[in-house]
Amino acid sequence: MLFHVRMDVNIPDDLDPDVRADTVVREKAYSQDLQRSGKWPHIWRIVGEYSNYSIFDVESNDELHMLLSGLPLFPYMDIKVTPLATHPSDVNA
Ligand SMILES: O=C(O)CC1=CCC(=O)O1
Repeated sequence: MLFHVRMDVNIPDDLDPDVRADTVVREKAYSQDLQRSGKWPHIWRIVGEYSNYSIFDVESNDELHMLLSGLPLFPYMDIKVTPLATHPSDVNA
């Protein structure tokens, strides 16, 4: 199942700088592990924003929820999920 996910990151200004840096490092490692596994095949920076557009390829809504809620930055994110279906005009489908 494919999902389009928008993540907007809003880290509080008063978060301890060491906690912030550690969380961002852990976020990168967590994300890259999922990218290498094939569960997170695309991630794009949204120009001019601390946000990304991502594609997830997972087995279920529950799996996606588990992966997203495990993001180290999850407490500081607004996340919008859009389920994707095959377009009838897609020449690659
Ligand atoms: O910087 C972001 O967009 C948040 C994020 C998600 C995965 C990652 O490595 O950073």
